[in-house]
Amino acid sequence: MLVFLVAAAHAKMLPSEVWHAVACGQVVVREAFVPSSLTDALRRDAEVLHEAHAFRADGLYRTDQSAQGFDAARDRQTMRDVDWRSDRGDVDARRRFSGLIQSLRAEASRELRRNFPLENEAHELTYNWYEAGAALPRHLDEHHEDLKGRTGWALPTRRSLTWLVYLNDPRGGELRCYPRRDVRDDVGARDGDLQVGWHEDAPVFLGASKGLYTPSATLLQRAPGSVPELDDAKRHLRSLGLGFDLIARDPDAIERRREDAFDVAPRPGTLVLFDSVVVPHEVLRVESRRQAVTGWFHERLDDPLVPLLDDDGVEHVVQT
Ligand SMILES: O=C(O)CCC(=O)C(=O)O
Ligand SMILES: [Fe+2]
Repeated sequence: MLVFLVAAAHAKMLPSEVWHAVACGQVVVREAFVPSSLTDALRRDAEVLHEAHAFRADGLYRTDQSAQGFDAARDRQTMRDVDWRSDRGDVDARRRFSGLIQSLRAEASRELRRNFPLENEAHELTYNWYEAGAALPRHLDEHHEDLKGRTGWALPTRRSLTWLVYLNDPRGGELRCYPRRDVRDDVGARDGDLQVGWHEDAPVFLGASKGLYTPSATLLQRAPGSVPELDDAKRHLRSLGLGFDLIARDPDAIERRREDAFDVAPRPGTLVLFDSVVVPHEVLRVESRRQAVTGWFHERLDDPLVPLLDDDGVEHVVQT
């Protein structure tokens, strides 16, 4: 009995191969990850809160939202963290789900060796809602701080790992993912430097002192203090015969021949996991209402050694 309890305390939610695939930029799909009793409760909760006008238009479909009115037929709607933690609706179902996701976050931090602080601020959690006719164009969930303008480095954390859990069974609305094929290295971030592109099959990172580099080579030195003009860098590297697919600004500029596109059918309880920086994805046109819970685990920007609590409450140190 004691042996069983010890084993249970260390049972993993996902096997190591799954975490390895995520680290290499693949998309992981786990059916029936969340029990139907919980997805049913969350779906009902989302419906009650939607009825109570807790959702907001959250497009991406058109970038200049301020200049345009909300169009339920084309814009996705979300209910973000603040409302998620409110005392309205089915608080118990949301608390149970948060517990599950918190355990996943602790396991992800250990397995990916990413520095996920466990406070609420370092985590985003939303209800995600599409009416028939809505879609979400191809995009990436996170970008290098240098490319976000003046506010780029303002926050202490960045999105690191995207997770999605579907709550119903809509017609259409597949998640189309474009993971890079034949990747053997860890992607996304390296020693705190974020990935901005690909050189052949290798991830290209942009570092404050190291410039543009792959795990095995420097591609371009960076002048101290300068914000790199990545389009210029791309042209320069191409003129030297060095391929550089820039993912940071325009996911459409990526060479599609190196991608393996595939669709995930949203089904209740299915979990999808992928790196937030390197996997372009889109939601195809939805033909009947589509409901999901989605979020991002954040990693710390600039603090390589931070003590974390794992899900057994044991303090340990994660080295990035
Ligand atoms: O709803 C989905 O399946 C994906 C949502 C998404 O890509 C996002 O919110 O960034
Ligand atoms: Fe996304």
